[in-house]
Amino acid sequence: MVSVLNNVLLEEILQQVRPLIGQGKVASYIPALAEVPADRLGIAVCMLDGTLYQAGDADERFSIQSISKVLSLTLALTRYQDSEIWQRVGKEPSGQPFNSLLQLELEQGKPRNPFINAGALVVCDMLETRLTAPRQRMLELVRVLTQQPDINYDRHVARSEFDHSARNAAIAWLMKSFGNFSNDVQTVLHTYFHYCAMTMSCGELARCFLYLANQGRGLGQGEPLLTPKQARQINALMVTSGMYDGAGEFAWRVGMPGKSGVGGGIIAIVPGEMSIAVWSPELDASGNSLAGTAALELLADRIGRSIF
Ligand SMILES: NC(=O)CC[C@H](N)C(=O)O
Repeated sequence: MVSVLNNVLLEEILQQVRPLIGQGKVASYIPALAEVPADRLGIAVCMLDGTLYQAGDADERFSIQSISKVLSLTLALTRYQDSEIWQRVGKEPSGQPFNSLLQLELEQGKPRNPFINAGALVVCDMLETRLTAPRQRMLELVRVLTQQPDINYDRHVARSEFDHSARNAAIAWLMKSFGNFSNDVQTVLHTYFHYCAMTMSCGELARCFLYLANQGRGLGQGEPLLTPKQARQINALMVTSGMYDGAGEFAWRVGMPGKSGVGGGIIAIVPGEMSIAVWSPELDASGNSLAGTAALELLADRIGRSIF
């Protein structure tokens, strides 16, 4: 039987998945992320009219990490012709870990999609070219979408990423060797790490990404951020590539466009209805939140929603 969506249902879902805490691993390759308590668990759902349901630690901010890759692509779509973007980055699932260099060498420095590190770095390179202040511009966008003027970067996390940036730097330099990277590598890494180090709560994330459920129109925005077609295309990319090499499993279990980050957050979209955010810092082998995925699976079952 299909349940009514409300705070009580979300609370029940969290209770059911809480025993999974302890079975995953908090990301430790970015030391600052390993400092986050592993028992945090939150969920928030934002309906098209802005109504917000939430439970658990849904008001606590955390590092959004790769969820920011959706926002950087969104910004790029507002500054570039679609064709300019897709000649530098592909639209295919990678089937590889998010920070892999393997395909990049085989495929002449063109990343498979904008949601793996290589693809997001190319997108950040493009933003560096056309925006005078890409870090400030991102904050402005997110503050408008969430209506929270104090959203910011966690400089401690950004610093920690910068201090352990060998792999991302290698990815950027490899792309430069193929002519697919225009700006100074350090400068672009700096922007990329700041984007990843943005902190938001589940409630803020659910509100922020409502534009993907609402044909490109953000909460309380007069002008749409994206066209309905662009919003649909981002959702498609999230289905095929939002969860890296776990995309197939996520489509199977949850059945919604989703995007994860190694901070333990996941956003998921039910087009035309709602945007969802979950947070639990422990990750599965693909780097996706373990209890977060389970919570989304339960929610999809309980409210009877899936895009398939
Ligand atoms: N999957 C992720 O969230 C990875 C983001 C992380 N900042 C990195 O570049 O490795």
